[in-house]
Amino acid sequence: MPITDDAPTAISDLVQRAPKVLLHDHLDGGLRPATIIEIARETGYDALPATDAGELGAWFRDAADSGSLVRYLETFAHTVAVMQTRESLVRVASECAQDLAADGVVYAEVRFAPEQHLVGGLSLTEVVEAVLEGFRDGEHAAAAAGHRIKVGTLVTAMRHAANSREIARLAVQYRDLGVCGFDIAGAEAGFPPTRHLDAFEYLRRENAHFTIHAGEAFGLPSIWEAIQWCGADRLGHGVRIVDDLRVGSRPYGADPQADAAARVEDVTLGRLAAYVRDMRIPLEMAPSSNVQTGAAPSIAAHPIALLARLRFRVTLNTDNRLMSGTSMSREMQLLVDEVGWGADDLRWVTVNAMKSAFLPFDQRLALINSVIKPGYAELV
Ligand SMILES: O=c1[nH]cnc2c1ncn2[C@@H]1O[C@H](CO)[C@@H](O)[C@H]1O
Ligand SMILES: [Zn+2]
Repeated sequence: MPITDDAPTAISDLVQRAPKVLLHDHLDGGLRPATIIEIARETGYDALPATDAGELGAWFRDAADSGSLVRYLETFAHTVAVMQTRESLVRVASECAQDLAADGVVYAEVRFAPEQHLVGGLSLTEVVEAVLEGFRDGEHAAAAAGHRIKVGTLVTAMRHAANSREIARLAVQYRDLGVCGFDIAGAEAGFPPTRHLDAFEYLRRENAHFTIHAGEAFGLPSIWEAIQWCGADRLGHGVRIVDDLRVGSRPYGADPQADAAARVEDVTLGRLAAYVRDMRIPLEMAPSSNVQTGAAPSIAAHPIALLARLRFRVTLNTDNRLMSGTSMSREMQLLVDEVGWGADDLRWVTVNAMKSAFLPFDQRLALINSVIKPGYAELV
């Protein structure tokens, strides 16, 4: 039986119209199935598991729905395979910006790992430049269609590899040209963030921003290293921070459904959780992805709602729209339907995300005051 429900989620008018901010979305996790099929045909990639767009989309959702991050990540072989030429990178990035804009996203930071796109002979800088060009192209196309969006780029280093210092240098090289930060991703267990300490130390010396995938497939030690050794500005997912909570006299998770619904007064925070909350460290949470990889038991029992009630700096994200068959609207709607979120909660996570963006402070404030707040005021 699949872990997640395949039935299409009906998106309400309110959710559809709500302005959205997305900090955690993978470029290679958000391709249109039809585009994958077209590029595969053009470039001679013949290992796709399906050649019908509907079937291919369903294949990604099912294959990623495994309860294991490692198996979830195996599905990326097919998207990365069709992102090896300049034209395909420009196209995929442009479509990404347009798809997000059509979903009501007004600001997004989209990440990808340049080192995974060198098979066709491109250099790291050519890969980054193609993606940046695609985002600019997509922003213009979206504006022409009546949707205003700004897309920033995060460059990711793969945590099992040994390129992080070079990728960090790329982030600094392109910091004024559209790259707003750095990330590490890939299998978490066995690959602690401190393996890449030199990259993070370099970025801090350069006054650059970075986030770290931590607390998804591995628990508190990973989060602790990401923050206290590496100095991460934000946490990718960070869901396992609940391992540092107690509900009444028991550790969180003894009864996941009941604990997710716990009253704030019954919860106590350990020192790491308290640090994360006190320092307003943003949590880039992605409920559907977390259910697929086994980081959370279900949407209804996802820790996001409790962490929001406890006033952690929670943000809502898609992670991989293709693998989860999702969108920002769908993630919002799931929380409306399954944990009773309303317009105020959606506005709160949206403002949280904008506050947490790797964008200059004055531009964040401008988007909050001139786009997000007026957009929500119009909804209610
Ligand atoms: O949720 C996740 N956790 C860890 N790694 C991920 C996740 N989603 C995607 N990637 C990894 O990030 C690479 C660059 O975008 C992807 O190729 C995938 O391997
Ligand atoms: Zn991710």
